[in-house]
Formats: sequence, structure tokens, C-alpha cells
Amino acid sequence: MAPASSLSAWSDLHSHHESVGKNIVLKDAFKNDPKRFDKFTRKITLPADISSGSNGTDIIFDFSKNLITEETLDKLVKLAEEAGVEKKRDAMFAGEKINFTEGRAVYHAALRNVSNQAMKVDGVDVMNAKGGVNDVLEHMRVFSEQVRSGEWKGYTGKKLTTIINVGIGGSDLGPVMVTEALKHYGAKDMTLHFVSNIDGTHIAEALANSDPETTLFLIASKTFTTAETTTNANTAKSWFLEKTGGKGDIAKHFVALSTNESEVTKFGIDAANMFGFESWVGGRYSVWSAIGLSVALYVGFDNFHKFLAGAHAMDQHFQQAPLRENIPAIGGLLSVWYSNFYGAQTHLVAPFDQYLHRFPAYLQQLSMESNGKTITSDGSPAKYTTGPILFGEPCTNAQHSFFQLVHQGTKLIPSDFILAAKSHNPVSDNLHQKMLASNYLAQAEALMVGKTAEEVRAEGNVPEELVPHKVFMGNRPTTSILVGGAIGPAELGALIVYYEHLTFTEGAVWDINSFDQWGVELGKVLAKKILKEIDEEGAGSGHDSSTGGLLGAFKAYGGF
Ligand SMILES: O=P(O)(O)OC[C@H]1O[C@](O)(CO)[C@@H](O)[C@@H]1O
Repeated sequence: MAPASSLSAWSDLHSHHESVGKNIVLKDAFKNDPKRFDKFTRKITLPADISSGSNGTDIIFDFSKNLITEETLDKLVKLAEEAGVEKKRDAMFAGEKINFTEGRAVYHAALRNVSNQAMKVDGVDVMNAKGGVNDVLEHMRVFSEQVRSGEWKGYTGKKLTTIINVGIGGSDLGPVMVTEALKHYGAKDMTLHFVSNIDGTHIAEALANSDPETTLFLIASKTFTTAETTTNANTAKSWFLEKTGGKGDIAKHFVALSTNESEVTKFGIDAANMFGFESWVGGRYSVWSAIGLSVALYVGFDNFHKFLAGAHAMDQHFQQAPLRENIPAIGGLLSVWYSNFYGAQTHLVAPFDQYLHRFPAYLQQLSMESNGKTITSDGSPAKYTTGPILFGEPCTNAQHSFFQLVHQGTKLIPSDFILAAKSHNPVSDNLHQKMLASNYLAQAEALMVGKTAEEVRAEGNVPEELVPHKVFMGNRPTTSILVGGAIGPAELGALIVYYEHLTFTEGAVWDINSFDQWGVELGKVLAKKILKEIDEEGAGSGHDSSTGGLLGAFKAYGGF
């Protein structure tokens, strides 16, 4: 594919930005067009049998408070067409090896293919092959039901009620985020710990509160070679054997979620207690795979299945909807519009939902590990900016910390706000939910309308020298996502996949490989070398004076 900047739609968008885009005044656009909300809002309805309420849940994506006109949307769609977004999407869903630097298919959609459509990689039916998607799901179902019912017992015959997931990156963030998001559905007698950091504090704190007789360890690692995970897993194993006086049965208390059977068995976990998946599942897309076992254990397999089904509904929408109606494609194209034509560097995602408090952290890996790339498909550096810095926190908390910059800073920060119409906790007669919703609506409105100097003066009693400080520029774009019910497993699945395919669309336009992550390797290699040097005499070799100086100081202060 050609670099995005060489496409005619790209130059056309540049001219359009100059003549139209940078002059759009959103509040005027709304005044001039009473139908603007209808024109730029898209909706997906999830099937009733998987939705959190008795009717199918609508999820509304209101793109109308973005800096676009109908013409802008047409031109962005043209860009997607010229960049081959649909062709690339179809290649992904056909199991082609679109991860071209690793020679792999990108097939996480198969993991949530609950309608069991034929999906093949290299001619192999990944759904129904032995050890394929359906077999692993069945293994997860049986195991999660046995643990939840107490039929699967620890070595002293007790029910396992503490789950410690040991994993990092995608083998941690998805399970943490989803179990937090679905806490309402979680087993009340289960305690979950997610240990990811190599900082010994993480595993020590989890173990300190756990009883080896009732603890189940899930060692979650696609490769089973990640230093943090293997080190934490070995520490957990030693703790378990020590605490049980060597009588603890590893087979009853340790399972592996991995693609690497030989490393799993080397570690001491029986292959029968391994839940597998394939190399075509990228780490940041692995929550749908065996890596999601903690989710199935916590919320039950039926809910895990609904989670997959909600994701599948959004996959089908992405595959079938024309670009102009295609919700994730529009989200991705807007990101390109702001990144490449307005010079925006960031993307804020703020869920007005406490259960979604880890959602932005999850999306950070999804977005930034996918599209934090410079090199395009022909090996040359991109002549344009690529992946934005994604960040966020739940609201209303974020409003009381960094929203100052979003409202009055010098940067343009395209923002997504997410709200569910129904709360799982309608306390105080829904007062909290109404206040939450009022903030969700008010923030987007305030960012758009701003406040002029005249309006500040009209408030009265404002000394003239304070007026400029109280002005809000406004015209700051937001996308408002409204879940027309409560956020249950299916709704959450659909929301995650919205961001997955948004990220896909961005990467497809930017002509980069969104599916490798070579950028994490250099630091890993250097850390290995330095680890050795900590145990050797001196302050290492071949380092700059800062690294060498700090290494020496660390050893001296730390007594190493
Ligand atoms: O599941 P694994 O193989 O332990 O990898 C963990 C994480 O490490 C990374 O490879 C980055 O170092 C991520 O892509 C991945 O999610």
C-alpha cells in the first residue's frame, strides 16, 4: 500500500482543512443545522439474548460534536477507500498474514466467533480443529464451572476461592480491566489478585493475603518466556511448595494460559492443565482467548460467552457496515483527521463509570502498542504523525484533576466520553446516576460552547484583568458514547471491539503494521545485561556516564 500522504484524498483533506475544517465553529454548526445530532450519530443494537436488559441494548455513538461537516466525512471515507481499509479488514477476517513483520495472521476475531462461521488460517479450520477455539472454550467452561462449584478442589480438599493471575501486558491488562468492569457479575466468595510487576511488592502483597490451600494460580503468558511473569510464577511456586511443606499438589493449584507447551511443562505444569491459543492472537487482543480464564472464573462461563458475543456483534458491524455508517471506521478516521490535519497528539478516553476505571489503561496498550510506529509497509519512515498518546481516567474524578488542561490548555485533545444509561448501583434513588449523567453531558457541552469574554463580563463582578483567565475557547471536539442500558458483559465486549477496530482503521490508513511490537525489545535486552552487572564487580561496562553512574550509586546505596 502507498503511504497515506501520497494519496489524493490526503491532499484533498489538507485543502479541506484549510478552507473548511479549521473554520468550523461547532456551536454555530449546531445552530445552523437542527439535524446535526441525527446526521452524525450512529447506533448498534446488541441482540436481546446477550444484552444486560431484557431488550437488545442500543449503543449510541454521537460523533456530532466533532470538527466535521458532511463533506469532511465524505472525504475521510474517500481516504479510507484509497488506503484500502476495507481490503485490509477483509484480509484480516480471511486469516491472511497481515502481520507482515512476523508473518502471522491477526485472528483474534475467531476467538469470539460465537456464530461459528468458517474461519481458517493456512487452510486449517481454527474453530473446530482439535485444540482449536471451540475445544479451548469447552475446556474453559468445564474448568471454570468445576472451580466455581467447588468440584475442583485444592490439595486438602477445600474449594479454591482465591485466584492469582500472574501475567503482564495483554496477559494482565485485559483480565484486570474486564473483571473490574464486570464486578457486578462476579462471584462474591472469590478474591482476585493480578500480579504483573517485577517489583517484588506486587507478588508479596498478593501472597501475604492468600492461603495456599484455597489459592489457584493462573500463569498467563502467551510466550511463557516473559521475564516478569516467569520470575513471579517461580516465586509463587516456591511460596506454595514452602507453605505446604512440599505436600501441595501443583496440578491442583497451577494452570497455564499460553501458546508454549514446552515451556509450560518445563515450569512444572501438566499439559492437561494448560489452556492454549495460537500465535495469531496478539498479546493485546488476548483477553478473548484462554488469557480470559480469570474472567470466566469470576463472572461464570455464560457471562464470558456473552462478553464474546457482544464483541462478535461489533465485529460483524465492522465487517458489514459501509464506511460512512461504520462506527469503528468513523472513530479511526476522526483520529486520523485530528492527528494529521489538526496536529493533535493525544486521545482522551474518559468513562463516566467507576467499573470502567481500568478501561483507559487497557486502551493505552491497545492503541499505543499497536500504532506507536514510524515505519510504513515499504520500510520507509512515515512522513506524518501516527499513533496518538491515549490517556484517561474515570469521570467525574478526571474533571477534578487534569480537565483544566482539556478546557483551557493550548493543546487540542479530542475526547471520548462513555456513559451507561443504567447504573448497576442506583443508590439514593438514582441521584448519583443523574449527577453522573449531568456531568457527562455538561463536559461535552462546555468543551464545545466555551465561554467568551463578553459572557464572562455579563456574569458581573469580574475585574477586567481576570476576564481572559475565565474565558473558555470552546470548539473542543468530543465523541459521546451512550450505552442504552447497563454495561454488562456483551456491552463491554462491544465497546472494547469498537476501540480495537478504531485502532485497526488508524493503522490501515497510516500504512503501518499495527500488530507487532518490536519497540519493547531493546529495553528488555539491556535490562538482562544490567541485571548481570548488578551481581558483578564495578559499575558495568560500555554505558554512558549517567547509566554507569546510577548503576554504581544503586549498588552502593542498596548494598549490592
Ligand atoms: O503474554 P506474554 O508473552 O508474557 O507477553 C506479555 C506482553 O509483553 C509484550 O510482548 C510486550 O513486551 C506484550 O505485547 C504482551 O502483551
